[in-house]
Amino acid sequence: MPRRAGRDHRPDPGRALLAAAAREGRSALMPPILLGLAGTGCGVAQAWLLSSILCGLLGLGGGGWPALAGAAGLALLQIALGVAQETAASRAGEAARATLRHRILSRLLAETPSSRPAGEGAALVVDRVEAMDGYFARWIPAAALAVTAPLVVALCAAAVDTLSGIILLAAGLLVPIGMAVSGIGASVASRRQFDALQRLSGRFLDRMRGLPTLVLFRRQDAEARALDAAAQELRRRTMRVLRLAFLSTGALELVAAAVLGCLAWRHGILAAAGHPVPQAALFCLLLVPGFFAPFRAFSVAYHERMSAQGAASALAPILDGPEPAGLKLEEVPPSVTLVVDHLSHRPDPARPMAVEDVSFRVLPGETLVLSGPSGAGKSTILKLLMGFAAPEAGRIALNGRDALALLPAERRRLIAYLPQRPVLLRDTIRENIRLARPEADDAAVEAAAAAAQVTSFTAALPQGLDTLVGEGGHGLSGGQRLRVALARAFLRDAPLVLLDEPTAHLDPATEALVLDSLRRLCTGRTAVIASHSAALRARFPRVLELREGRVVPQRRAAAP
Ligand SMILES: Nc1ncnc2c1ncn2[C@@H]1O[C@H](COP(=O)(O)OP(=O)(O)OP(=O)(O)O)[C@@H](O)[C@H]1O
Repeated sequence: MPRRAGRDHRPDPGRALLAAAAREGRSALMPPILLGLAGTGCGVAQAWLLSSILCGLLGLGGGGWPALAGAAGLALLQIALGVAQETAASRAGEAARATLRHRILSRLLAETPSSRPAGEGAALVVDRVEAMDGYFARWIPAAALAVTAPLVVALCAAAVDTLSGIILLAAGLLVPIGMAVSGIGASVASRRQFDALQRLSGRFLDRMRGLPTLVLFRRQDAEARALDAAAQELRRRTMRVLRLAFLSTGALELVAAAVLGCLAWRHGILAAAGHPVPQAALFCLLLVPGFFAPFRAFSVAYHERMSAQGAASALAPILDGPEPAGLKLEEVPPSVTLVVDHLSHRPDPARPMAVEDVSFRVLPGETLVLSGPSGAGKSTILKLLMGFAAPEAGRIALNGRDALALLPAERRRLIAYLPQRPVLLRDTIRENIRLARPEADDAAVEAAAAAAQVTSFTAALPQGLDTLVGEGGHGLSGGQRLRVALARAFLRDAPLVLLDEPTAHLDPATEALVLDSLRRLCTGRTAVIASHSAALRARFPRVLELREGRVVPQRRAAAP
């Protein structure tokens, strides 16, 4: 049969991701399911013993102390199995989340650093992966038990009375149909609730970051009102999900009551004619709660599946994307010749080229300064060299080898890079520097700190290099943060040095000291420095002047 035009037959990537993760975590998911089935078996045996005790009390024979002791023992066993099932389910959820978090984090770290807002990355790794927990810890075991456990109960009922078994089986078939109908509405409502939650948390993070600016422009009240409106929208959507959840729970209770009625009617008729097996009547009635318990757990876990699917749809494009391809370095060479050949790049197709037909060559021991007005394309060239973006045209060669053929992470092994806005983590200054080379000992970190003039300000701090800095370098001035980041470049000890505005925010005296250090850093290495600084240009005379992304032809310009 021909396929209908325009219809996409590929499986939903979110569902495919969940299915693959469930297949991978199968061994962790089996224990909660088996423990749940064991619990159901206990319940059935308990119902049998209780029905026998009740028969004994009604003078119909059976029961007695052994049956009572057995029922009590089974009750205790059922509690123990329930606890073990919960523990195993939590472990399965934790294992699945840990695997997913690891995969998503390594993909995000392999991505271009500037391509995704930090808030979104954090939401993917934390919120969206957390939203998967219920899927593995509750939904999968509940779904497996909703199929198997009622079947076991119905077969046990059928063993003592065939028609009772058939009544239970018929009800068991009705429940999923009802759930599927209410589930369609719940699915849409839950997805919308999830989106609203994402919007609210994204907006909140953004506004918290910009709080000083909002206060400065007296926008805090307007923002509070906008956040309130977003929270109200979330509340409305949450209430809708809850309404639908209550509806499906109500439908389930109705079916349970109907089944109880049918069984009472069936055994009432049998009893009127002198029931052939009176214990069977009580046994079947006592089985009803156990029969519906897995459906209740399934219904409660249903929304977990919805949130997990929403989260999986957001994660799937990242995990399904192609693995970063490229060659690996055999070893880091001691020196690098950098050749940039007719390089062009347009970060945004709607805007003009940021870098156009730029060529230069830097030999080991040489330092090239990229100069030019703001927006000339200096930082873009450094980012292209770092592999944060692939150029639209042109070639970058390192020691004659095409740098673009190397894995971006491998290329960065050759490079010590200082970005324009370096990021400091919430840690000590010492550990912030050590980030550049985690295996470096304290002496190497201290030498790098001294070379970058970090020690000239840490000497006055009570805890020196062990002073704790806040998130984003809070507690240090702009120039101090820059020097800490510069110390990382010293510690990295790479053959290629790329520095973006290394003397920004420095007073002339400190700039002179840092320039001395830079001279030492660049000696014997291949260095490219983007800078506006006249003092820096005076120290490093080889300058490539850029304007609007192009090289400005000059009499004394560097030879390409
Ligand atoms: N991600 C991006 N998307 C769109 N345009 C961009 C992007 N990054 C840079 N640009 C544009 O490319 C041009 C060059 O920017 P770049 O940051 O390289 O300049 P720069 O010379 O380093 O400037 P500055 O000295 O102010 O840091 C600018 O016009 C900028 O607006």
